Amino acid sequence: MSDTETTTATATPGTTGASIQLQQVTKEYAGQAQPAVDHIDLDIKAGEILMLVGPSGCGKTTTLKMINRLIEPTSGRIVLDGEDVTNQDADQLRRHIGYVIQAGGLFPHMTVAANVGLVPGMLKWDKQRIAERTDELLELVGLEPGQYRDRYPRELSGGQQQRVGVARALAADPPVLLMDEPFGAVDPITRQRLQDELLNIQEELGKTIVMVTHDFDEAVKLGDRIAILDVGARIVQLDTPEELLQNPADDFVVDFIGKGAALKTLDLTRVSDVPLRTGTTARASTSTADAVAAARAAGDTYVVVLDQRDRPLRWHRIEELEAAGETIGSRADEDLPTLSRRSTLNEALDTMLTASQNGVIVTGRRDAYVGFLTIDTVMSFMSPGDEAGAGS
Ligand SMILES: Nc1ncnc2c1ncn2[C@@H]1O[C@H](COP(=O)(O)OP(=O)(O)OP(=O)(O)O)[C@@H](O)[C@H]1O
Repeated sequence: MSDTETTTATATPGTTGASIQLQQVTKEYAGQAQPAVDHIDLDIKAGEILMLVGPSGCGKTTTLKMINRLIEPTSGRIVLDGEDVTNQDADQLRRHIGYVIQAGGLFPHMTVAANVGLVPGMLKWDKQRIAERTDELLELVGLEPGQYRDRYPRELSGGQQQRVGVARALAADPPVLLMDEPFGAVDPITRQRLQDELLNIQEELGKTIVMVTHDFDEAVKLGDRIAILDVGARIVQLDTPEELLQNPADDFVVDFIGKGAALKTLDLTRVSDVPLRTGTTARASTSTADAVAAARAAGDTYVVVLDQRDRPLRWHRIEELEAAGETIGSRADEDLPTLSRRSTLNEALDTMLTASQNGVIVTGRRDAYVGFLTIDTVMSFMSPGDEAGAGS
């Protein structure tokens, strides 16, 4: 009986990120009167998602790219997990830091698998290990490996390309992920899904993520903390989303947050933070009578029909189900209002209003059914009975 460690060879789950410190880091571009980044001090905690926001040209991208030295700092120190990497070989450093840009930044002449396997290849992993890792990552980002691994980037949608970009950045299991407006080029619905997936992945992997975004709502949704920068990457406020919204440091922050800060607090509550109802579920191809009896016994008026992998297909009133035949069909309702448990209450409300339904189905990992959320629950969070926190 060998008493080996419990972690397996693929030791990915539970990996934690590295801390990052920028100490008095400055970047002066030739021919520019002012430094693009002027003596920034930034302490990023291991395992957190830190969002960099601020007006155009304030130095967000320059700050980000100095962390993996795609841009060389003019002066200052960069410390990764306690180690000064300011003078470390930049190529070496970049293999330990995943980097994701808009539209994935994929190589167009390489297949999805070749793109994802790029860094492991450079690290001289053997072919079998690279292939296994590639499939594992495609699964993680929600792309069926058999269907997607041999495609070329042009054969993918924008959202799928972005997913491959995330998979590629994670390939060698780096402790740090830098993301520069990763979801800037996709439509709002796809963006919401990609954000939700990133949060799911982060829950599993615990990386340190630094992300640049133009979208303050995105910063509120994804960030453990948000740094609001002004010209020269001067940090105006660095705080949790809650603190920023409730106690903005000055007028610059107030202007930046914009109107509707009160409504944005609905962005702070996730579907997973509120009570969901499980309701009665039944699998397709099982007995209608059993499902109806179970719903009646539980006092439910609806039954949610699931496929073999627990993904929701549609929902039915009991009476509709009874009228539909002896066994439950496997048809999927394409208009079924569905959300991830990572979504915000704002998004939940939007989905219900768009679908003209007073409830929405909630899914978790790999799109499996978790429960449903009703509009009453959302409303109760919009006007809580107690006034706790209202006077701050
Ligand atoms: N290669 C370069 N040479 C000279 N100046 C540069 C260079 N790259 C960026 N700058 C300048 O440095 C400043 C910061 O640029 P940076 O791209 O970091 O800003 P940003 O906040 O990411 O902007 P945006 O939100 O518009 O992407 C800007 O004034 C920009 O014009």
